Amino acid sequence: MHELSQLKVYKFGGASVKDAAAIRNLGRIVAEHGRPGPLVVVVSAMGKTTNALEALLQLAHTGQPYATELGALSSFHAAVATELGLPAAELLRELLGELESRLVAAANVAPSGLDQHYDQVVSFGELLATRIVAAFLRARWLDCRPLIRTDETWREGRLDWSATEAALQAALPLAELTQGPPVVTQGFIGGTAGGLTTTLGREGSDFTAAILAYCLGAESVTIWKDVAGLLNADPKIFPDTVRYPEISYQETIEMAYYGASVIHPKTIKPLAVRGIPLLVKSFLAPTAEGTRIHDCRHGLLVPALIRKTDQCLVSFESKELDFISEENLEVIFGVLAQVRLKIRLMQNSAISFSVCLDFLPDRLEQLLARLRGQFTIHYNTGLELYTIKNYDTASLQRLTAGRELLLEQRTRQTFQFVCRAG
Ligand SMILES: Nc1ncnc2c1ncn2[C@@H]1O[C@H](COP(=O)(O)OP(=O)(O)O)[C@@H](O)[C@H]1O
Ligand SMILES: N[C@@H](CC(=O)OP(=O)(O)O)C(=O)O
Repeated sequence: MHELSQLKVYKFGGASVKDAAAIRNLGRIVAEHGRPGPLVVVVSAMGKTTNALEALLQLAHTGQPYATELGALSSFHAAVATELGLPAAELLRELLGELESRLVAAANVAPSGLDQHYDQVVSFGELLATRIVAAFLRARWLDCRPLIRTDETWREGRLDWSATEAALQAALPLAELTQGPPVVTQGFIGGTAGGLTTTLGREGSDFTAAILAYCLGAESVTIWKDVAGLLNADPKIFPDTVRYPEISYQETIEMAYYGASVIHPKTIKPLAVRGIPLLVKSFLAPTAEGTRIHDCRHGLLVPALIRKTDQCLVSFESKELDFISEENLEVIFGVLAQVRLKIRLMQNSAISFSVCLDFLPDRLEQLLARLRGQFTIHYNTGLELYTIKNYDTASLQRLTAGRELLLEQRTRQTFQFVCRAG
């Protein structure tokens, strides 16, 4: 490993590169806060480009016309590049051509190969965005795919930490980082040993920043967001939020796990392992304090309120009133893992076992198909999962008032319940 260095890793997500003005603002932040000194800048796809690419792939795969949507995506990127004074055609032609070829090929992809093809297509959001940002900053554009090495778990590549660490250290020696221009690279994407592109899971660019910091021994990671820092709730859902000036890795990892979408859940562990602080700062007020996530002790925190939408509650009943046994649970857990459904909450009773899951219709259908023979299965969709971390009476009353709780669970620190959306 590099000695802990002066290296900073900055991560800019979709909102902070959503248009030319946003990229100019990014340029000011890099100049005024990131330099001088070695700097790696991780960039996500611009605005909602990843969603647009998902929709394009769906159209192409199902044989529907997509020229209008592809044209919109291309001209959006070209217009931003031009507005920034960059030679748009020269900068983007090759990538846009590759994207088009991938979309043409999508029509012939078998359903079983779709997840693999998804990664080959959806990764273009980050490739295009970094081309523009790197050119604007006059930085070194780095293709991270040969360096961020994963297995072939498409759409959620699992990292090969030792291969990634070796590759990153070889590609980015500290002396070069110190003397050279900043490096701009893609969040969210990686590559297999065989040279195919993978993605790390939606919203995975924060994780990329943590991977780079861990492997290169950075002094800090800063994720630049459209909020003042890590708040006790999503301000888009709850109007009266408060900011945590500092908070421990452990509290943050739990908030992210329960669904606080401001930080990808995988981000914290690599940073905690190497004691690298994570700063959450506002790109709208870059000099403001933000939140420092590090190894710290603090008193009781303001309760954190977290909502996860699009949940479903699935209950498995043994046939003929048998008790739910450990053998039954082994089967259920096994199939959940195979179809890659994550349990958000679970509860057992004599003859029934219930799990709250993200509602992913294709995966749920696979789950039902594999377990229907053995269990009677009921499920409800259109649900929400609420978590109150460090709850008190007031926060508990506030969130549960007027709601029918379909499932609830409480530990000393955490209260969770499932209810209907709305
Ligand atoms: N606890 C929280 N604190 C701050 N923001 C939160 C929290 N929970 C959810 N959010 C949401 O996270 C958003 C920022 O994260 P995200 O949209 O992933 O940014 P980006 O894609 O630009 O990296 C905020 O606009 C806010 O709505
Ligand atoms: N662009 C990817 C990865 C990502 O992390 O984006 P953002 O940083 O904007 O959340 C996505 O939308 O999933």
